[in-house]
Amino acid sequence: MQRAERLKSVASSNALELSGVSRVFGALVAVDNVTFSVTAGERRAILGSNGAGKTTLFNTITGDFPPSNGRIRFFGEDITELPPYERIRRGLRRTYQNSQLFRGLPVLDNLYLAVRGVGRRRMSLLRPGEDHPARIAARQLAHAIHLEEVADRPVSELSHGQQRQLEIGMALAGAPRFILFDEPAAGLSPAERRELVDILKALPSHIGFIIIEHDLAVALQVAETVTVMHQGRVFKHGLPADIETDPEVQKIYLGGRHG
Ligand SMILES: Nc1ncnc2c1ncn2[C@@H]1O[C@H](COP(=O)(O)OP(=O)(O)OP(=O)(O)O)[C@@H](O)[C@H]1O
Repeated sequence: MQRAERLKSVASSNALELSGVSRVFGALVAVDNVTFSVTAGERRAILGSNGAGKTTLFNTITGDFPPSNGRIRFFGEDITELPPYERIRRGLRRTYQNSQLFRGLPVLDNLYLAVRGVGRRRMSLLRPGEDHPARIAARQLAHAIHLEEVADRPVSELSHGQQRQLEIGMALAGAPRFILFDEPAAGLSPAERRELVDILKALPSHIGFIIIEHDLAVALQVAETVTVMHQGRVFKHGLPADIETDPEVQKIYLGGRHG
């Protein structure tokens, strides 16, 4: 990073700035000229019916599918052209709608691999002792996501809700500054949803996030601000209380929601 760019990044209070971001797939404009910013530490919900472009927007931010147009800044630095791993190194994390876990391995080993994966040191083939810093970090993560008691069980034996909690733990590995959660409450029971809300609310305050969520109750409990997307565009932006009672939002959101 150039000095001027670095200074700009220190001075910026925005974690994320999207300027005119679009993503096309052939003739389909999945994300259409999206502009918004999220301040450091802010918790934002993105709502929208199926196909509104929410996950595609995440993919442009992480670099999985870079934007066709527009610019993305992360803590002031233009990351539009950076490969995904460089964005991860800068503290950007995400979870996916589909599980990305190692099902045959214990919870703790999954977390350990996540910690090592985002670290800069080379992975050793030797099994680390329990006092290895990455093993200690993995245990701390298991605690943060309420999975301490099942830390030694293979992922395949966990409930769906526990697996989703583990995905959050994987995203917390290293030193995340901002996390993109893609429908973390999908398929969860009411009790599991409450646990998820507790976990998200207890995240350290400097970690901002965007949560894509179809469950309005979950989204509005954990978010401070809400962006509603419709047909690839930003349709509305506001505070949870205003968005919840907005008739236009209810119409498009409830009109196209699933589940
Ligand atoms: N890799 C891809 N190739 C082609 N079209 C895609 C691709 N990814 C997404 N799309 C299309 O882009 C549009 C937006 O999809 P996206 O998954 O971003 O919506 P979404 O708001 O996340 O929906 P959901 O709530 O169902 O996850 C959809 O029409 C989808 O079919």
